[in-house]
Amino acid sequence: MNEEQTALFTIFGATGDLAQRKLYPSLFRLFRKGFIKEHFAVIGTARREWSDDYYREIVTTSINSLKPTEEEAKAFASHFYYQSHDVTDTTHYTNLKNLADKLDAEYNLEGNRLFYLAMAPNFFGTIVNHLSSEKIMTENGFNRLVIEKPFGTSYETAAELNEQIRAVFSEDQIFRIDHYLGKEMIQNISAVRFGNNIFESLWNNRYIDNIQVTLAEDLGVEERGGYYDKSGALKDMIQNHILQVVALLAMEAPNNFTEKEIREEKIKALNAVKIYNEQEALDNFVRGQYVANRFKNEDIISYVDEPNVNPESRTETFVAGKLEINNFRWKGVPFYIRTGKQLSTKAARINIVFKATPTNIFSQEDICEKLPQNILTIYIQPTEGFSLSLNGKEPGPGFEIDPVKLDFRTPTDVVANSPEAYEKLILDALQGDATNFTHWDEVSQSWRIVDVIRQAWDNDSQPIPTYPAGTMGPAEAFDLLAKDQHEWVYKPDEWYREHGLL
Ligand SMILES: NC(=O)C1=CN([C@@H]2O[C@H](COP(=O)(O)OP(=O)(O)OC[C@H]3O[C@@H](n4cnc5c(N)ncnc54)[C@H](OP(=O)(O)O)[C@@H]3O)[C@@H](O)[C@H]2O)C=CC1
Ligand SMILES: O=C1O[C@H](COP(=O)(O)O)[C@@H](O)[C@H](O)[C@H]1O
Repeated sequence: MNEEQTALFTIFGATGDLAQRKLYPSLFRLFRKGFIKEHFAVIGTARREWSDDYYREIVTTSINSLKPTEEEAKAFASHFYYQSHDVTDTTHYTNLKNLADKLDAEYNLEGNRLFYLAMAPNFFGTIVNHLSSEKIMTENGFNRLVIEKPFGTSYETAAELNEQIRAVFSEDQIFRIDHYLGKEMIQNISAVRFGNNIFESLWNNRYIDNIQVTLAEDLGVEERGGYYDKSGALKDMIQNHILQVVALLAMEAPNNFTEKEIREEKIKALNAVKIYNEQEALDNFVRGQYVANRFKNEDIISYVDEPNVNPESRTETFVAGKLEINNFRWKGVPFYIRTGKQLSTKAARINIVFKATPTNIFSQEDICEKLPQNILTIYIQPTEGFSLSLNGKEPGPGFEIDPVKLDFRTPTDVVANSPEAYEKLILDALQGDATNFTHWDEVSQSWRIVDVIRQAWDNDSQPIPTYPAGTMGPAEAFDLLAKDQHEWVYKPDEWYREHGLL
């Protein structure tokens, strides 16, 4: 039985893309499951002059793909109210307060308020100040602030933003979203590591050779060229999602699986990531930008020809890098990370490459010149599951080594029916569980790690490496691992090449 949560949601940026694509469908799923039922209401706010009725139509359209019955959709949408509001205009907060108080009484919301800032971060400071000064926060219930990424654009801007927010909300009231932390298989990293002694005992520099994290996308920047051109892959994906994944892979076992203890361990892991100087950053990180190519029988345009992108842009759409973690457990184990747009596939996965056996006893008999290393793969998306590659004997006469894979994939119907990341995170915020949100200490350390890389690239006048759209990045990304006698385990473009699509 799912326990009903009581709250008033105020969504700033209610007319925007995120609200319509993610937030309303996620709220609907929670409604369908009974986590929100009678005692909730949503105030959507943005500048557009919408009526409640029109807003409810938009909300209803946004949940169409979930195939609600007419009755369900109507019941759900009836909890939504729209307030036209420019967040920079103080007078409008009075209307917001009046509506909030009215709905609180009408729906019996016990003063519980969740403010969701689905807007550009430059407005966050103004909004939180007004929430406090105009007394929109309550004294009798909870007041929680959910904030979208990007949290700042550098350590300095993030610190400034944090100060503005912390002037009003305490750390335990702030829920900084990183939607990767809501993904099933990212949450599963801890289960795999700490629930299986065969892995946890080997989870260190004595047995692990290298770790690889790939978050690949097969689309370009689409309508977000304006934002992306100022951000680039380093700030868009590495500073947040990839460093969060690295923290979960690298952290020590928490004493207990609680919010506080997990966060403490993640912070310690991030603090152990080596902060490079500029030369080290250039040696250990590579960037790339996609250029036009024909892939899967389609012509893909160059990044610089995308709408709202500067035709002279040097923004990176691809990053690959090597992180070093300077602690007892990880010293000497490279963490290779990569992400990019317009790659050959949409896939996120982690490869844990174990060290080779101390000696290959099969090489002398010419059975197997090089024994494949064992690899644990965690499939994050689109397929979810794990596989472990092992070496066995090929069945039959003679003696040949046969690499085999123990492969578990979550059935597709289970994946399709499991909660979406935003749904889980909104529920966590409603329940006051910040485990899967990022603490300021994590955010700030992540900025320290990437700032120097950004700075090194900004000071580097070399042409930015390019890669044809539909491939797995520039040659430099492969050279980076080859320098260490390693290679990327995940090579999707080989498949496309073999099938004549590349
Ligand atoms: N879209 C996505 O997939 C993702 C988005 N995010 C983050 O979420 C946030 C929102 O993104 P997204 O929905 O894509 O952005 P949009 O540009 O689609 O939406 C921005 C919203 O802000 C409102 N707005 C802008 N200026 C004002 C103002 N002065 N006063 C009141 N409302 C205003 C707009 O409405 P109006 O014009 O009517 O005022 C609109 O509702 C951003 O921080 C983004 O980085 C994070 C991850 C993914
Ligand atoms: O935060 C972001 O993530 C998406 C990728 O998320 P996914 O869940 O589809 O893997 C990325 O496209 C976007 O640029 C970035 O802002």
